[in-house]
Formats: sequence, C-alpha cells, structure tokens
Amino acid sequence: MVGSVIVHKDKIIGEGWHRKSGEAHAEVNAINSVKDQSLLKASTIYVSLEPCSHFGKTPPCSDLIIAKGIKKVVIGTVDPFSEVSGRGINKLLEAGCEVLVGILEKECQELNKRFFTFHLKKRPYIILKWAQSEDGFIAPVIENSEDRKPVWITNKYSSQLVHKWRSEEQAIMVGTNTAVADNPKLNTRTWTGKSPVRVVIDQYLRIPEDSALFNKSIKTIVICGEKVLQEKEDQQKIIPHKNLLFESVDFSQNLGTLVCSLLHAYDLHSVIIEGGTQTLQTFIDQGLWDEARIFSGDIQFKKGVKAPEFSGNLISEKKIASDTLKIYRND
Ligand SMILES: NC(=O)C1=CN([C@@H]2O[C@H](COP(=O)(O)OP(=O)(O)OC[C@H]3O[C@@H](n4cnc5c(N)ncnc54)[C@H](OP(=O)(O)O)[C@@H]3O)[C@@H](O)[C@H]2O)C=CC1
Ligand SMILES: Nc1c(N[C@@H]2O[C@H](COP(=O)(O)O)[C@@H](O)[C@H]2O)[nH]c(=O)[nH]c1=O
Ligand SMILES: [Zn+2]
Repeated sequence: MVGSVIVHKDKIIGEGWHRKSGEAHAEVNAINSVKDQSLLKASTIYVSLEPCSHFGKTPPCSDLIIAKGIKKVVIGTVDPFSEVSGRGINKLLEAGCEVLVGILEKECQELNKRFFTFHLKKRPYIILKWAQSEDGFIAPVIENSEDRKPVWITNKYSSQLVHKWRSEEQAIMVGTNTAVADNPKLNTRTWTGKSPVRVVIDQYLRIPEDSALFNKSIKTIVICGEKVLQEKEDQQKIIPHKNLLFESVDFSQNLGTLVCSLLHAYDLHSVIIEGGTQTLQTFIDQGLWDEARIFSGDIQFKKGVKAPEFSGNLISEKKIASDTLKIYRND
C-alpha cells in the first residue's frame, strides 16, 4: 500500500492511495483529488514510496509530478523494485524539483514489508503461525484415524483472527502430514476478503485425492518430487486444471529455498505457513521467516507433536480470552 498527500500553504488539498495492483498509483489519485489544479505549482507532494519512473501497468508518476509543476517532493523510502530504485528520484532532481528522501523511512518500509521482502530477498514475506498446548505440543499423538480433522487448541476469537490474517496474505502453506491428518480447507471463511493461494508439500503425492485442498475452488499448488510427477503424468492420473497445479522440485536440495523461489516465480509476495512442525522447522532452520505468530491455549496434551523450536524478538503479547498470542520478528 502506498499513500500520498498534497499540501498547499500548510493545508492538505489532496490525498490518494494505491488501491490495487494495475490501478492508479497513490500520486495519481492524490493529484486527481485536488479541486483547484492551479495550486499544484505551489504545493508539496508527500509520498510513502519513491514515485515510479517506468511504464508498468500505469505511466510513470515522476513524469506526472513534473508535468503538473509540483516543485517539492517528500519521499518516505526508495523503491526496492529494480525498474525504479532511484530512477524516479533522479528524474525529479533532473527536472529541478526539491526532493527529500527517508522521512519516516522505517514506518514506510513496515507499511510495505511484503513488497520490500519480495524485491530485496527474492522471496515472499514469510509468516509462521501455529497453535500450541500449554505444555508445548501442536497436536496430541496422531492415531491413524479415519476422522480427518484438526484437534482444536485455540478459541473461536483466535480462529477468527487467523481467518483475517489469511485474507491479508497471498499464499498459505501446510506440510504433508497436516494435509493428511487435518484435511484442512485453508480458505478465508469467518472474515471477509480473498482466500490466499493454497500451497502444499507432497513429495510422494500421498495426500488423499478427495482432500478439501484438491477441490479446485481456490488456486492450489502442490509441490511434489520429480519422479512421482512424471509417473503420474505418464499414467494420465494428473488432469490439468487452472486451480490445481503440480510443481516438481528436487527434494534432495534445500526445500525452503526451493519453495521460496517457486513462490517468487508465481509472483506471490507473502505466505502464511500454518504447520506442521516439520514444515515450520524447515523454514526456521534456514532462517527463512519474517514473523512468527504463536497461540498458546489452556489445554494439556502431555505427549504428541512437539511445537517448533526457534528464537526471535518478541514484539507483542496479548490475551485473547483464554488464549495467549505472541508475535515474534526475525530481526
Ligand atoms: N496446532 C497447530 O497449529 C497445528 C497442528 N498441526 C498438527 O501437526 C501434525 C503434523 O505435523 P508434522 O508431523 O510435523 O508434519 P507436517 O505437516 O510438517 O508434514 C511433514 C511432512 O511434510 C513433508 N516435509 C516437510 N518438510 C520437509 C522437508 N524439509 N523435506 C522433505 N519433506 C518435508 C514430509 O512428507 P513425506 O513424509 O511425504 O516426505 C514430512 O513427513 C498433525 O497432527 C496436525 O494436526 C498441523 C498444523 C498446525
Ligand atoms: N489446530 C489448530 C490450528 N490448526 C491449523 O488450521 C488448519 C485447519 O484449517 P481449516 O480447515 O481452514 O479450518 C489445520 O490444518 C492447521 O494448519 N490452527 C489454530 O489456529 N488453532 C488450532 O487449534
Ligand atoms: Zn507510480
């Protein structure tokens, strides 16, 4: 999200923000919102991200600022996107604008943390999320039960918050055992908004075909081994569908890095990984995470699947009725 404000003689005369990829940028909306366009020549434009310099889905905002005769530009942070990255600022300077860069820089980077991670680290912003019992388990001992559903640890308020989080991210991922044991839907249900793209690891394609993840209602990417995919394709057991995509990777390599490259190639800027422990630990051990959101319920399991082991900076802790939510950052 990028925001822009236009100020004339200490008075805000225009405001705008970038609503959606492909639509008008913040500066365009802010400029268009100014009723008396003749004031622009004596105004300052504030924008949280460097004005763009390239013809992307829309024309360059730096050209528009210059064309409107705005003389002073205050920028929160440089754009990490290689097509822009300093070029927007240079265009403005060359046109004789006064340009201030780095105002509330940290706040502006935080606002677009997904976008920054995607361009600077060439991977999605990674949020780890799990719920653990009071004694540190994410599930009791798994019995080979026909009844494929999660053992619920958290309360309905935490669960609703998770659905809000799902609506805020572009992808959601789980490991094979979780898909087998829980038959999760991984959609956004108790909150409004989009469901993320579902991603599941399934090296040997052993997740039952009638699983909710394969119902084709939402775009779903299955990450499997090269050999098994070839075999299934040869047997014509994979029917191509726009919402069910199979991607093979070399499981003898570093899985975390492979998944990150794959999601980057799919242009997915963020992913929430909802377990289980083995999958979460894979990313933790490779330092491939940005935030961990951990619920603790008041239930005790005594034995079962241990929660992941990790260390990070605790940035917030709160009670949600009987649950505790702790959020950590990896920095
Ligand atoms: N409370 C909570 O928040 C949650 C609880 N759960 C519970 O956790 C349990 C499952 O957890 P867990 O057993 O840790 O399983 P995972 O869901 O993490 O699945 C593990 C499997 O995924 C594949 N996999 C994961 N990481 C790798 C890797 N680095 N390399 C290769 N393959 C990998 C392997 O499949 P393969 O063996 O086919 O190679 C592995 O056996 C379930 O009981 C579920 O109910 C799950 C999610 C959240
Ligand atoms: N058990 C457990 C969670 N489990 C996670 O939620 C998934 C189920 O998603 P869905 O089928 O969409 O409701 C499940 O597979 C696992 O990833 N989450 C929590 O917030 N609290 C909990 O106590
Ligand atoms: Zn722009």
